[in-house]
Amino acid sequence: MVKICCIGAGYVGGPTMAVIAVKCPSIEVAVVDISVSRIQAWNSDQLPIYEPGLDEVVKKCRGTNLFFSTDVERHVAEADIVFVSVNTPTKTRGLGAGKAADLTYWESAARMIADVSKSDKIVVEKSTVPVKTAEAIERILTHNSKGIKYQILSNPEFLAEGTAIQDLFNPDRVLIGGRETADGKKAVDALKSVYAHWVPEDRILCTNLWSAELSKLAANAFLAQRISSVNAMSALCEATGADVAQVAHAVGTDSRIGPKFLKASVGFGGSCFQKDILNLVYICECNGLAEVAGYWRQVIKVNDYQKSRFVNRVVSSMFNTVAGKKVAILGFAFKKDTGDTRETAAIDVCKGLIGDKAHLSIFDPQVGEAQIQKDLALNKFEWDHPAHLQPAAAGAAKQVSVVRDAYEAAKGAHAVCVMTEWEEFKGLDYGRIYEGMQKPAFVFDGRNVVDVEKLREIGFIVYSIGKPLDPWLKDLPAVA
Ligand SMILES: NC(=O)C1=CN([C@@H]2O[C@H](COP(=O)(O)OP(=O)(O)OC[C@H]3O[C@@H](n4cnc5c(N)ncnc54)[C@H](O)[C@@H]3O)[C@@H](O)[C@H]2O)C=CC1
Ligand SMILES: O=C(O)[C@H]1O[C@H](OP(=O)(O)OP(=O)(O)OC[C@H]2O[C@@H](n3ccc(=O)[nH]c3=O)[C@H](O)[C@@H]2O)[C@H](O)[C@@H](O)[C@@H]1O
Repeated sequence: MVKICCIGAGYVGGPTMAVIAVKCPSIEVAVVDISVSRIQAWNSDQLPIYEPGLDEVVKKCRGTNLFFSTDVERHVAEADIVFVSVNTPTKTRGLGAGKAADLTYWESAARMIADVSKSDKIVVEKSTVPVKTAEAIERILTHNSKGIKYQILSNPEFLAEGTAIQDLFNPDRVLIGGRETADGKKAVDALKSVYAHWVPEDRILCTNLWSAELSKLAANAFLAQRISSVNAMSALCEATGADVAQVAHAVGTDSRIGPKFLKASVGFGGSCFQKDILNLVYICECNGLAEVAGYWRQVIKVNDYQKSRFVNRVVSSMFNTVAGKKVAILGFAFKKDTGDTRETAAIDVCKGLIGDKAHLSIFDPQVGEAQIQKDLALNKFEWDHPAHLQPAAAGAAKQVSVVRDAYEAAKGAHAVCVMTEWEEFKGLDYGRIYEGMQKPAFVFDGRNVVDVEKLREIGFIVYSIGKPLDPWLKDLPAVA
């Protein structure tokens, strides 16, 4: 029986391995992690991550051919194929701080593999890593090899949170990069035969190592670039009276451009887009490609601009101050259908409003108080480390309360800000919300989910990203 071990039981390691296990009953899959609480949760009824369809997949094979364990060394030693899916955060100190990928966790995983292995292994990069990382990993493994042979493969993951299970069941493509030697090709074939259990062969792309590593960074950069492009247009729409949804539709019906990923928003979030683009920028700089670095850096700058533009719209609309005013924040996750808050635009918006002394009342259907308080207390890039190694959060912010529903959040508030496009926010009784609010009552929709006309009829002053401005906002000076 082929044995697979995955180091890192996170958003990628957990779902990916669960799908491999469910699709390949002949393979034994162990997912291991240094975080005891994470592994306990994977072995319980309350999985550590919320992902539609995940519970069902895990229940089908856990205890049969899928195991979650903290016995990292034993499972690595026994495996034929070792996936590494550990954190690759942005460095916060030293060379490349604020841009370069911190490969501490990757390096320690590689050293541990070298220490405990007693048989030949295929080591698979599942984490997103800088191009050329495989070379560094190869060096660590071969310098400590004790005669054991390793083949390094790059097999980046393209799943998106909220749709992870459907993305894994039916991927656009699976990408495998390997050395172009006989042993390299054999390793690529071995991994290909795992995916071939359910992925059509023409969707399994095989490339050299560096193309696979770079393609992952490139794909995320292209995706994020589309969002920054439409978000840049949203600012121009507000200035001119165009409607960004109409512009995006008109642009996206060109078959060369396509309709997906053109939704204007308060800014993209999630654990990877910013980190991966910063990583790309750093690699370009290290290769003397300043113009290319500048091009991609602009994607992040526009995203930061979009978030601060939103905060400025809120504050300037409300007589240039939100000090002491209650503002309801609907949604905190970085997108709907996930409880993940990593790099969510809501963090920067909330911090901006708190900076202007607002009192926030936050509701998200999947995110609890402890997580929100922690997110608002952590500094940039501090979140992307194993849970037990994160800095202890400071005490709860006094200006922030986390409540159990949208109506409670909005009661007595001066404004409502929609930060996540949860379906339930579309169907709220906005008449009831209006009744309970201070007047004038404002809605700032960072996701274009509310029915602007209906809300204006109720009496709200409404700001919606990239939409023709409410007369109230039109007369205010433009904000940047
Ligand atoms: N979250 C996502 O949707 C996607 C993430 N990725 C990439 O996958 C990688 C992992 O991301 P996530 O799963 O989101 O992170 P995560 O933080 O959810 O999971 C990483 C896990 O690795 C564990 N870990 C760290 N060092 C370890 C070690 N030496 N030994 C054992 N366990 C260790 C941590 O405790 C943690 O549970 C990152 O490189 C990320 O860029 C790629 C595609 C999608
Ligand atoms: O490497 C990764 O981590 C993953 O990053 C993204 O997946 P994810 O971050 O989970 O979610 P997305 O659906 O890409 O959304 C990212 C952010 O962009 C925002 N977004 C997305 C699409 C859009 O049109 N407009 C927009 O503002 C979302 O609300 C969210 O905040 C990619 O879509 C995945 O292919 C990739 O594997």
